[in-house]
Amino acid sequence: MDHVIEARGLAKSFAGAEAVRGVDLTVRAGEIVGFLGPNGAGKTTTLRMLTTLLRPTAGTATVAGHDLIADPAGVRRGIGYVAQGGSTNPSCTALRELVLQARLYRVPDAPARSRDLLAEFDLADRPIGSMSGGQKRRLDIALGVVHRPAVVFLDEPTTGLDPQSRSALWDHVRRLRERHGTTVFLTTHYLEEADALCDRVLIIDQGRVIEEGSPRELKARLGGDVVTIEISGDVPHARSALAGLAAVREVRVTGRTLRLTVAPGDRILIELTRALDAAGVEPLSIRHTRPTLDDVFLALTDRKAAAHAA
Ligand SMILES: Nc1ncnc2c1ncn2[C@@H]1O[C@H](COP(=O)(O)OP(=O)(O)OP(=O)(O)O)[C@@H](O)[C@H]1O
Repeated sequence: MDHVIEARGLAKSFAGAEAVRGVDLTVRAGEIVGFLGPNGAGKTTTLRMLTTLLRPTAGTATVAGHDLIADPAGVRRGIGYVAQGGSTNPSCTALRELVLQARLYRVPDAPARSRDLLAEFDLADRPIGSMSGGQKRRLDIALGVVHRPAVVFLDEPTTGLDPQSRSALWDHVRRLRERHGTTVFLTTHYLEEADALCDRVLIIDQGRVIEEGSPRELKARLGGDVVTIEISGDVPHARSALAGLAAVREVRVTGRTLRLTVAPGDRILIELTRALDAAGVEPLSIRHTRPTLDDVFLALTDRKAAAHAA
């Protein structure tokens, strides 16, 4: 199976209000895909449709090889779903909760599978109520994959975790893919999470996917990296020396500072320094900055807001 998720025109209205307005998406086997968007954009609603918890108002989808509408039970067997906040019983121990879940899914040798998962997710068999936030989230994911699903859906997996627990959880998600080839589809508010973890990002706003690509592609699409050069000599001369380079897309001058938008690349600083040197210009400082996913997100949602206001 090449595509683990394939959705066309998925839509959902609540009492006439359109929460999701025709989402198309494709997720390949083994990908980690992030679904990003502002509050109320339609992320959870889309996730709940893809996991059979909500029936779409319109559209079709195949998930884990089964048709969402015609065979929801087949979809449920092939997927894992980790809801926001989890749903574990604090007085139960981690192992007991895993064994119960494994039996629910009729996993052969439930106790052995559960012990393996405790080890895989670095968990001790303790009452869940005594666990840290990070440990509980790891247990939630272990519970979601007890039946070895082809794809696991994670709804805001690291919300509320401190940076250290967040990055530990990212390691576990990466390992799921490396060791078992599991496809991961997650929603997040953290652009940094999408950047660190996801092969591909879909940005949803007001119920529609407005942009998609790898974090690197999205950042490049914003217009490239920025290089800021301060010079002491002839500014127009420096400007003409740099503006002609193939990698330089735009040069803006403020006082003695040139702000260049350049094609992303590792050799750009060498190229610029050589060009300045050949023109006999001495730079006082050179700074290279790459746009973050925050910049992409803000630019896209601002653009949308401006289009609506017009
Ligand atoms: N059960 C419901 N009944 C009515 N409206 C709903 C229901 N669930 C969601 N909505 C509305 O649908 C829209 C999309 O909500 P959704 O929860 O999917 O957004 P989200 O992107 O997950 O937001 P957040 O980041 O805040 O979790 C919102 O306007 C929300 O108020």
